[in-house]
Amino acid sequence: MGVKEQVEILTNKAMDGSLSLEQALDERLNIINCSPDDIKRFIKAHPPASRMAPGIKDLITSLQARGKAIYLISGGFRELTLPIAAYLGIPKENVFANRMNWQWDDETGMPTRLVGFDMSEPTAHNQGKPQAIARIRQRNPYNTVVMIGDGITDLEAVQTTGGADLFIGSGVVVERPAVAREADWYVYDYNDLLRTMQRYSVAMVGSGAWACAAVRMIAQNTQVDDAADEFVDDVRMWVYEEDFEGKKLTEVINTTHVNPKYFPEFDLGPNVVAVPNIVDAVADADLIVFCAPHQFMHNICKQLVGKIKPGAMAISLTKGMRVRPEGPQLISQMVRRLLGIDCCVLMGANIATDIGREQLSEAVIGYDNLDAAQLFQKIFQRPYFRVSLLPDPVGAEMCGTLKNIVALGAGMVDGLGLGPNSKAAVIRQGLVEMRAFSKALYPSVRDDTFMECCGIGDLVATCYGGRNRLVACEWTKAQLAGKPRTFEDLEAELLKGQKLQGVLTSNEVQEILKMRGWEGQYPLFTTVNRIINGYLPPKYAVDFVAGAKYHIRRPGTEDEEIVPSRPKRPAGAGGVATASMHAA
Ligand SMILES: NC(=O)C1=CN([C@@H]2O[C@H](COP(=O)(O)OP(=O)(O)OC[C@H]3O[C@@H](n4cnc5c(N)ncnc54)[C@H](O)[C@@H]3O)[C@@H](O)[C@H]2O)C=CC1
Ligand SMILES: O=C(CO)COP(=O)(O)O
Repeated sequence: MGVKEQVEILTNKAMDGSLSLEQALDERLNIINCSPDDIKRFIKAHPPASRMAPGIKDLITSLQARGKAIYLISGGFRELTLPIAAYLGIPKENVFANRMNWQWDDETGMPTRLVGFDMSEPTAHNQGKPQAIARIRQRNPYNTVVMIGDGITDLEAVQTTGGADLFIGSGVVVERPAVAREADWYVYDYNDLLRTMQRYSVAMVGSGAWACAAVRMIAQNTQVDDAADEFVDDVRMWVYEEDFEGKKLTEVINTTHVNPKYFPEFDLGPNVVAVPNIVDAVADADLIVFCAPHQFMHNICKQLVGKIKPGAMAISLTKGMRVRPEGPQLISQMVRRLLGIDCCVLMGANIATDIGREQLSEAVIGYDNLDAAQLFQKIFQRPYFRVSLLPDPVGAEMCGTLKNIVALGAGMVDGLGLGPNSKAAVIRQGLVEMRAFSKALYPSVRDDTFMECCGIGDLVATCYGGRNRLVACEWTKAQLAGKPRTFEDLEAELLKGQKLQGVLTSNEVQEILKMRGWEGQYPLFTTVNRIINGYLPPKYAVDFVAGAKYHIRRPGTEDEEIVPSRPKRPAGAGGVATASMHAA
């Protein structure tokens, strides 16, 4: 009988429990009697790939992609187990196996002859596997440990206090009746385990430009079918139903895979399914992405109360906030409050059409719950869309919200025909006020967040290429030309159904500034607000310090009136600030 057969017999005896592990090891030592070179030759002749049970590598890859830690506990030898672990992507610190003790050559310092085994390894003894698991549990606070194996010593893992919580017996290579009888679950094909693992279903709530650019990336990611695939291919997208050229917009999207009204240039992908009923769109979703203009979000959330799958997680891409008598509320806070689910945010310099064109863009996921953030990162991350994780969700969302006010100021600078120096002054002051205001409302907000793509990055992108900038620019030009137009009118004409966030946000933020008596501390925010509400002419966009020095008087009427803070100086005509007031 050859060495292989003799070792196999011993291994089987240890695995079916008829020989103690210590005895089996001793006998194996006598049979193997190998040198380091013999081991190298064996590994070369039998590379790990040739020794794998079918389906095990895919199963491990898939579990790791779900964030599960994988350990390899073997009654075999470390020298032979480590190459297998490397092939399976299991870190060597997660391997428990017997260590060989070698005789060392005094001259060369090299190992020469096998002389025994390190009996301090848990795997050198019976009950070694539950002991190894107990060690793992001491070092890591795992809730659940599952043992998968085909031997009695694997089954022991679940029969001993402190060991595994569940044992899945494997008959993939060899079926051992005693193991099959006792296992919590017995499989003959690792793909059975793979198939029963949960896959996450994703829903998008919103169908505007950014919602479409985002769902396109998500659909590209969910469509990938490989061992690590964690997501259901189809992504359901709630579409605020409307007619488009005589047809329902949802029907057009489902037949052409394009949203011709809000994102006309781009194919969303065959796996995006437009759904007109919001409850149907999210009912089965594990991951819910909110991306609707902020003014609609309260009504959206109210419709979803009690309709969300238990355990679902959310992320908000919406930029904006809500102001209630009891104080401000960020959109993610509203989702959390009304729906009772975790909600991260994704914020960055993310102009939708540029992302549709697959130009490099960066975003952060601001999170409280790291597991949720990592899952969302997987559905957004693309080669052209770099997503990093930021443990400051409030800071990130405040940045995304407030930069829209600054972008209005930047648009005014453009409308005034001024150059980059003036715009830089507005951007710089805007960043200062964004940070100060965020920290004043939420002291936990981090300074560094403003240096991220959700801070300075988004601010620059929006002040140069955003819709708020565009509409404010045209609004300013119309004012200067003496043919004033309203923001609503320009929004409808220029954006064709897309929504501005900056004007509403400016009014919402100003309400807070007024309530708290902070207007003077935020000269740019205050001046922009006064300009868009017709109290100051657009030129104050670059003279915001002076613009904020006017204070508001309510002379017994509902109407606000701006007057210079130093009343003795001459004021311009009427209650509306003019160039002469600026001299005050
Ligand atoms: N467009 C962009 O480049 C970016 C937008 N964002 C933010 O994403 C959020 C969503 O913006 P977009 O997707 O661009 O939308 P959008 O402004 O392009 O389109 C407006 C959307 O609102 C929907 N709508 C109209 N009336 C509604 C109602 N009564 N109830 C519910 N929905 C209604 C429309 O159907 C449409 O889907 C906003 O907060 C925006 O600031 C963030 C980054 C980039
Ligand atoms: O938030 C944006 C880019 O990140 C888009 O801003 P606008 O709404 O001004 O286009």
